[in-house]
Amino acid sequence: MKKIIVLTGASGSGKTRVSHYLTQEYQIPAVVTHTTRPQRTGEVEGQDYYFETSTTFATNDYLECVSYAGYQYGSSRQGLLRAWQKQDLVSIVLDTAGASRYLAEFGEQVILIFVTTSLATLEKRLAQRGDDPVVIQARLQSSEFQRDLQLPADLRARAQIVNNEDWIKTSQQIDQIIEPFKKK
Ligand SMILES: Nc1ncnc2c1ncn2[C@@H]1O[C@H](COP(=O)(O)OP(=O)(O)OP(=O)(O)O)[C@@H](O)[C@H]1O
Ligand SMILES: Nc1nc2c(ncn2[C@@H]2O[C@H](COP(=O)(O)O)[C@@H](O)[C@H]2O)c(=O)[nH]1
Repeated sequence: MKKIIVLTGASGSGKTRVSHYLTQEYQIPAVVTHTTRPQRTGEVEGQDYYFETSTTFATNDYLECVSYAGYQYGSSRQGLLRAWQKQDLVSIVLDTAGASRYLAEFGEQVILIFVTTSLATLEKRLAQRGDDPVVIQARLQSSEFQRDLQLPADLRARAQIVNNEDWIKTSQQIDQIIEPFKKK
């Protein structure tokens, strides 16, 4: 059965780092999603995101799309199918609204991971990532960021919580979660 690891949690908690780890260690492809937010230094078109204008964003066929801190984000059916053509087990990074949508759509096919850290660590990491201080402040104050600090009630029964303060412990916990799904 095809499966999808949904990585969700607050901005800066480390979802993308976990997704990269899954690709490097386990060859688990990441679903590339679409956004209208400006490209960060080092981000690669078609690898980190498909970067869109408001006009081009509207032309895709989305499984779900959201507004997050003033920009649009969406995951397309095509993107998911493209990843599932490579491997039966893939991953995706989503805010908690997107994670709820995937759980409703794909049920038992979803392996749900909620990545968390303290607020102080989140703020520090967003700054270390090189995000613009004005953009960080707007993000920290956004209702979406505040919402994603806690695991929503509808995800609680299914989510495995990974506290990402210490990367060694995080990677060990991810290894344990992946173990039953590894190709023999
Ligand atoms: N355990 C860790 N220790 C130190 N730095 C970390 C750790 N995990 C992630 N980081 C760093 O913190 C920053 C934020 O991580 P990352 O981009 O993976 O978060 P994210 O949850 O995907 O954020 P967003 O939702 O905004 O895309 C990155 O610079 C990343 O390298
Ligand atoms: N529901 C969705 N959430 C998405 C998608 N792509 C990314 N995201 C989430 O947006 C925020 C902000 O991301 P950033 O890269 O600008 O820091 C973060 O929580 C991502 O997980 C998507 O297609 N759908």
